[in-house]
Amino acid sequence: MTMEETIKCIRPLDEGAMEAAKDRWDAIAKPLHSLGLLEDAIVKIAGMTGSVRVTLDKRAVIVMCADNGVVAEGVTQTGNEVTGIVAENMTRGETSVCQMARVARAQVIPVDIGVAGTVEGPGLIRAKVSPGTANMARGPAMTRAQAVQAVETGIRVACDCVRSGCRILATGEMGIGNTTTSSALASVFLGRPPEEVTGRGAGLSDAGLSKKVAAIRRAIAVNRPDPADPLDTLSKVGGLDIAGLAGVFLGGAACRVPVLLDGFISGAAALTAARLCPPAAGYMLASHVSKEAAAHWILEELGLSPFLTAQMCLGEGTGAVAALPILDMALAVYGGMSTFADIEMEAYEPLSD
Ligand SMILES: O=C(O)c1ccc[n+]([C@@H]2O[C@H](COP(=O)([O-])O)[C@@H](O)[C@H]2O)c1
Ligand SMILES: Cc1cc2nc[nH]c2cc1C
Repeated sequence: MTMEETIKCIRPLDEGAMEAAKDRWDAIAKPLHSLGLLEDAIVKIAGMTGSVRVTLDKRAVIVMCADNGVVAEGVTQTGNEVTGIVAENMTRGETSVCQMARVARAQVIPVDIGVAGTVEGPGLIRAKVSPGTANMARGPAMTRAQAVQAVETGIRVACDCVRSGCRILATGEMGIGNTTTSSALASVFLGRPPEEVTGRGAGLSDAGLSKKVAAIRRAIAVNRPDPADPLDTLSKVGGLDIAGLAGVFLGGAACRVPVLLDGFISGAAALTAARLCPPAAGYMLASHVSKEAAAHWILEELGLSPFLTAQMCLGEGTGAVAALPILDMALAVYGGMSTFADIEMEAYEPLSD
């Protein structure tokens, strides 16, 4: 499906199914709304699928891997060869997210959407749009056509996962330099100055942080991205990894399944998707709030509340995968608990003051 067709398919949440799910929670023998955000998440998922019966048994984490030309500005602690090495390790089950996904029973799907070098390995989706992006501090990171191709790749991968039975998608990425592009997108979309939305990424020194802020300032000055045109902004100061993930958010929404955000980069992609298609935010669930400076502003802008505040900033989808066992526990209560009627007790009435 094209990006435009996908956007047209995305529907608002089903209010009736949400009411029914809320009634189910309120009937369960426990204090009202005492599982807080866990209850809200299940109600939202019922609204996505249009059914009070919620199952999340098959799940995948889609990891978009790409290089970012802005690394040439000295904005990262490590070289961009790390992107390809970690991407290849994904195919062998040898990264942090692979270890966590085993616990959470999620399939890891690595996608080469724009790694500079050659990546090989079992299960890798080969969908290289270009071998990395151009340096956004000197001109546009990519063309509009490349951004659309990457978004459509994400849509295709998400819809293929749903077709093969996935009922929830987690988002992840691997791309040295992608906190710089994420900060640039956050600066443009949130209307905040670069220094407010820029952090240390994968462990940057003080000197590196100043260079990073300067590079973002230059990228915005040189390219003049239009915040009212999300594709213009994405193509000029974004990346192929972020564009691919924006596509995963759109594809998941079109297929009516929940899509879990991970950290700052995944959040920047979610914000891009929501600017392309506001109803897509209805299909997003936050997992954690990354330690990276602007992550909480992105969540606020999207109207999402995270389950975890754990000072994580690893990326790869680690935070998104960490939310899966929490959702499993919520579902165990939602589906397995006795109701007030079952235990012959009157429904819980909160005390009024
Ligand atoms: O997810 C996050 O919030 C997050 C925050 C900082 C760093 N990362 C990971 O680190 C890499 C980007 O860091 P950097 O400094 O190279 O821009 C990229 O591969 C991400 O997966 C991820
Ligand atoms: C080793 C390494 C692994 C990563 N995973 C996500 N970002 C990363 C950055 C580095 C440097």
